[in-house]
Amino acid sequence: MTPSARVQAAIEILDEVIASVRQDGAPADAIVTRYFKARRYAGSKDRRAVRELVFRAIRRSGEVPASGRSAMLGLADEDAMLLDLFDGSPHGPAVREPADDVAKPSAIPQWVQPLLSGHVTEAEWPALLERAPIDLRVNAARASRDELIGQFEGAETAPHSPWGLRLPPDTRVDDHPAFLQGLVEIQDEGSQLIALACQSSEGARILDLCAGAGGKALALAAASPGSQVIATDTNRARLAQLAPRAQRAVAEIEVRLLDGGRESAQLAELEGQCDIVLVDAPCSGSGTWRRNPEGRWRLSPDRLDRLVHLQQHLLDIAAPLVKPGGALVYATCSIIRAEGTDQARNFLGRHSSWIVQDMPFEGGRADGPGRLLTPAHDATDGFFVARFAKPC
Ligand SMILES: C[S@@+](CC[C@H](N)C(=O)[O-])C[C@H]1O[C@@H](n2cnc3c(N)ncnc32)[C@H](O)[C@@H]1O
Repeated sequence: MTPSARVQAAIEILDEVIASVRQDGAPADAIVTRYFKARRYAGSKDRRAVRELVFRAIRRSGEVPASGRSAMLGLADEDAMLLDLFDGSPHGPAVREPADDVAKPSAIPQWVQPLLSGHVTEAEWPALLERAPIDLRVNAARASRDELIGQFEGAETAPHSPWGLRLPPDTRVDDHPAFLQGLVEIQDEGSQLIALACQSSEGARILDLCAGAGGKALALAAASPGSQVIATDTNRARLAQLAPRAQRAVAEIEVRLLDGGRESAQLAELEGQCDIVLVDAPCSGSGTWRRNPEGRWRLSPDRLDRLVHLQQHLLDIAAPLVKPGGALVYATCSIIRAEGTDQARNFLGRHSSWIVQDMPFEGGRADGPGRLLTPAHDATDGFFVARFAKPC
């Protein structure tokens, strides 16, 4: 492909991504893969270059651009070499015209800006979109960080998690022997700190109510090998990813699929029985936009509203399952107040006898009854986390 043809390909892919966002369809990554499946003539360098252009354009626009061309022209107006490629050549994009619509640069969708936690001032916005490092969690049940750090080029210890190693962005890990042997998992340091906030201990019964593919359940099992970890979720496909991961990690985790609407009935025998219930609730993902910048285009006020209601519902399912003296840990990978500090305050409003507990780690800043981690302040994904102890 010529350099101009690559730009045209990026424009076509962005058009598909924009249409997909409007219909709540496939994510950008899947669209890039599909695009090239139908164009076998494109080599691996072409694919990489086009993918890079697509994601640069997505990162640059907080709002959904009018079109792929408008998104790419936004990039080109800041990059003279790219603008030269709008040359009207046979497979390239048409020459830039004064009447062309050009997407404006922005980090955060305008409607979201007033909803952010007070800690996330405009000075922090660029970090929300910077490329994230690759963090590893050492499987503490089977290896130590000191043993493994030398096995990964460029690895440093992560600042806050005792299990964390940090590698440069785009480091490939999934074919590394330590990964294949289950000695490390890929996990952002922020997620590791959520597991740390649970302070699991030997013999404890821990319920990970929204376990998904089990990232935090695996961290909990590794942190306290003698504990009983139960992982539940309503999403069969996500939960199905847990078993092979647990096998690789040599971790014992009990997995249960829940039916949405029947969770409390299905978990009735755990009422008052859990030392820890982790509610790692579905959320806007606004703390992970640096990994998934397209998430900004997929969030809407309606969707946020539905998520906030679901988070409240999950907290109310979780509370009766905690035993007296046990704790509920609430977390979202969000920097939006309604999903963090407001949600935690409202929980305390409904459960006034519960006691707020501090976190067993240094990172983050106090945010109402919880703690907020942000990329700019903590070099982690953005997370809100709060811990509530149930009175005895
Ligand atoms: C933020 S993700 C969890 C990520 C996971 N804990 C991890 O560390 O990889 C939220 C999860 O909540 C699940 N979920 C949504 N509604 C639920 C419900 N009613 N009961 C349990 N899980 C639910 C979603 O399927 C999703 O997997």
